[in-house]
Amino acid sequence: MRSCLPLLPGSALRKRCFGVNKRSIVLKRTTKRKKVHSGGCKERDRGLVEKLEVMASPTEDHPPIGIDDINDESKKKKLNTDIVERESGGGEREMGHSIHRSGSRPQLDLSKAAIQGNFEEKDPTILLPNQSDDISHLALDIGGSLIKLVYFSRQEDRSTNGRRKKSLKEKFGVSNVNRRSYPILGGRLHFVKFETAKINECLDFISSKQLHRGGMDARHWNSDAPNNENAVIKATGGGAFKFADLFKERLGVSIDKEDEMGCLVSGANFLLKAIRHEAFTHMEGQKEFVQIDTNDLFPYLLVNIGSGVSMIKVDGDGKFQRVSGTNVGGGTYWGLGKLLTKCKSFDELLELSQRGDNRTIDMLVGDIYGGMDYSKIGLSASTIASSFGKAISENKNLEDYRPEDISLSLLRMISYNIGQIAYLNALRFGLKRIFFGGFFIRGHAYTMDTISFAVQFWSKGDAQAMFLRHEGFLGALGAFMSYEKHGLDDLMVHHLVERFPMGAPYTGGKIHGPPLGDLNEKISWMEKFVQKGTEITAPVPMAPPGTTGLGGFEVPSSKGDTLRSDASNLNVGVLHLVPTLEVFPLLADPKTYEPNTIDIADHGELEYWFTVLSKHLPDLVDKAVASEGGTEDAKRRGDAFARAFSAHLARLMEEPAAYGKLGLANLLELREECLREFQFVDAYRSIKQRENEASLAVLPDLLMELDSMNEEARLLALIEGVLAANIFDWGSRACVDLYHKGTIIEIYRMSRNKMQRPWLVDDFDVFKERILGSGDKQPHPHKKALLFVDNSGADVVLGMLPLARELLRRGTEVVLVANSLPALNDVTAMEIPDIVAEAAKHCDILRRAAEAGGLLVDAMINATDVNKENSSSVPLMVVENGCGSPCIDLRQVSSELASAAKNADLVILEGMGRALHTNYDARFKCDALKLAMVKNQRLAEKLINGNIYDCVCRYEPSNSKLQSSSLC
Ligand SMILES: CC(C)(COP(=O)(O)O)[C@@H](O)C(=O)NCCC(=O)O
Ligand SMILES: [Mn+2]
Repeated sequence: MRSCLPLLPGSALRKRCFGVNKRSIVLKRTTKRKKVHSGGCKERDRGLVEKLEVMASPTEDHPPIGIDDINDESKKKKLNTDIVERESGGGEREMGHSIHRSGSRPQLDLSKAAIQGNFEEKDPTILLPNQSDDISHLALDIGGSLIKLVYFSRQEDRSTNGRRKKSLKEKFGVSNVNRRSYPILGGRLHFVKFETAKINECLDFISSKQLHRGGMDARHWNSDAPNNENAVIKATGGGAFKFADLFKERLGVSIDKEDEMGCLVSGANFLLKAIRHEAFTHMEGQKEFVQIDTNDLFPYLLVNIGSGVSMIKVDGDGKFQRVSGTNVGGGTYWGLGKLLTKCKSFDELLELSQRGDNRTIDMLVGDIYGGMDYSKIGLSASTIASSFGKAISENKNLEDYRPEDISLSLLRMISYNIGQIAYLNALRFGLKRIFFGGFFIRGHAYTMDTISFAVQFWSKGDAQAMFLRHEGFLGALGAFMSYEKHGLDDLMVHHLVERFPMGAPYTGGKIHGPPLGDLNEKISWMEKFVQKGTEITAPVPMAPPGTTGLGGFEVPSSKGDTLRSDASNLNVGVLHLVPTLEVFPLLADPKTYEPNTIDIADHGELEYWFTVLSKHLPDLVDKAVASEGGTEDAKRRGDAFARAFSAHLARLMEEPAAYGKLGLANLLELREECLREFQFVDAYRSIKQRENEASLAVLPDLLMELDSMNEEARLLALIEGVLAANIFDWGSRACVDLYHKGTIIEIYRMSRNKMQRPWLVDDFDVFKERILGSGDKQPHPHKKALLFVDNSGADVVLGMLPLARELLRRGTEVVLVANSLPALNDVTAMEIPDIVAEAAKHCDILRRAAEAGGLLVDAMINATDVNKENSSSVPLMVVENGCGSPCIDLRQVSSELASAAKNADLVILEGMGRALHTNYDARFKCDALKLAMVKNQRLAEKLINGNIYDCVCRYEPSNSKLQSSSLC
């Protein structure tokens, strides 16, 4: 018999999605709910396989929905038209803007959100008092050679359309209403610098961004100062005195001078406490990030190397003492260097040193000992015995020495001396940690190596020098922290997300032109950026191992002549402050938790992923451009995106630690962030829609088939279903190639057919026992399960939803956890309620649970009978995870997820990104099930000693040390 299942009819549901918090999504039915069979799905008389066959066979009325369709140009055009029409027809475009445009994680600060006006109104206004736009606040550190500027931007008070039937607080007990009387404000901290000599450029920048109109008075940054009268900017450094009149004259603002030392200390304390991996060691060319235990931070020695050097013993917040210093610092290097080499800038001098050989000037131990080591006291022949000492015995003039050699000799002399004095001071006060900061260092590998060598040499390996990524901004940050009541001092590591936007007028701190007004300017900047690409991105080569080994300062070896000495320019991004992020409370040990499974600090690994991502790029650009209608504007943006992302990748290949500690999850997220930077809201939108529709069309039959099985067979079929449907992954090259070979349903069926156990990691039996019980052991249902869902289409519809249904039927409350922002073809929290509503049309279990969970609103408003009916159902709910990436870092999740997790006793992580690339080794306080199909050959080999398309079903009961029964 050949018949055809109906394709999904136009949705009878009126879509209304508001805000990022999916608990606020309510779907209102406009048609009467169809009565369905209680306790199960509508009876049908065909077997699933038969139905799937039918679905896969094209008929005139119902052509198959093939994944290839998306690759077909003519159909692509049609899809694009559909999108444009849909967008212009409704409020979705607006929604897209408010939710997806910005690059940070959760885009809305919902704290103290309140509905304005009538609850029953169609689109009541939600007031977000803590959400504001481009209100900026600024602090400066005006030094002798550089002006460091830290400014904060947030979004303007704005009302957003939305509807919230029940507040988060009611549902999960979430309270974003802060304990303090003044809330931490969500926004971004930017780090920028200018040459002091070009102070007018700095003033222009402040003025064009209106940073001086941030509504500050002398003490409180959040006071409402509508005009500039009495406006005050906090500043530190000598220039705060020197240029006060100029600021008044040009900007009409007064400078409130803050103590330099105090600022350095509070800046350093803030960074060390609030930013993960802010500190790092640098030895023999290798950067290693250090995680400082904030409970064991004090006391430490802070060495700030500016023109001169200050050594400060820091005992706590606001508790410090300048214990030493030296007048031989950055100014000495620059001053002497300028006289001796005729260099025009500090950076030029530093750059020269890269090509220098100090042996022509410095007197080495070997020069004294006839080429021999002085081994008795541990000095190798190459150790510098006397800086510039060789010059005395040679009959040469200054012109006879190469400027490169002079610069290197000077750099070593000064760095070595500072390292030594710092160590002696640490010893004097018994301090374990020494942090070096200040713009002398400017991320220069060789300078850091030299200082590190000195500390290590004199301490005989007991002490290590540490450096700070935001080294140059300590003072400016400290001045910023001195505004009262911004609440930033309460920020914790998990509230901050660092981003590296491209296409801004500056890259990580260095201004390359006037601030950009709009996206268009950003794109043209990107085009220019690429023309000048090598010049801007070329990093300082790291010294290869061995250049400054213990026992001697060898010659720095450089990778080439196009060196840029101010590498630090690219080393800090924009700090996104997201006060709503929290640590996932079910992590067994958040302190030791590391999200990434594969370490891409390994160069081979990084190279592999670099190649993979580069190869994906053209295809992704095509999809992104198509998703925005294929217009000229979209093409230009697509081009800029490709350039920006490639530039990031190239930068990371050159210096993997350039942006801090890097894992594969960060690389994958970077791609999504770059897309968002160029306003690609959802590149896979049409693909996701098509796959959802195709899958929803066969869902009733799948459910019916499942219902006909005994519970043991059904549980197995459900897990098989999740694994099989995880094949729909548009981020995997191999899978995308597969999609050309058949329709969604054909591929799904093929994948299911290959699901034979045992899987390569197969803990199914233990999981089954926990769910179904065994022998006399009665099953004891979980109370609440968090299901971290992955892809749209078959993955969520035919995989995770039926599994959720099974748990619901067993009395387990289910929370579907999905992305806040799109990433590849991942389903977002915003999209799930529609999917559930459609599925619920054919399934009572899902319908009642969705109603109980507030996903279908009419039942909650008026139908008392339904309420009664629902009282027997555990709820099905949806929360966003706080991410816009295919992976998840559980140290930074949305507050809704953190709240929803509190009484959960089962976590199910699904997909390669969430369960393998990240969290494969994560341990939880509750039972955890990790399900994924491995869709990458290299990962399969590395992780499970298997092959592409092998599957992982890893079950870890909460209080058991049970190991996965892996076949590898
Ligand atoms: C980006 C992904 C992690 C998404 O996988 P998912 O979480 O959807 O299972 C995955 O597609 C991936 O690792 N791709 C690697 C590139 C490739 O194999 O082509
Ligand atoms: Mn995915």
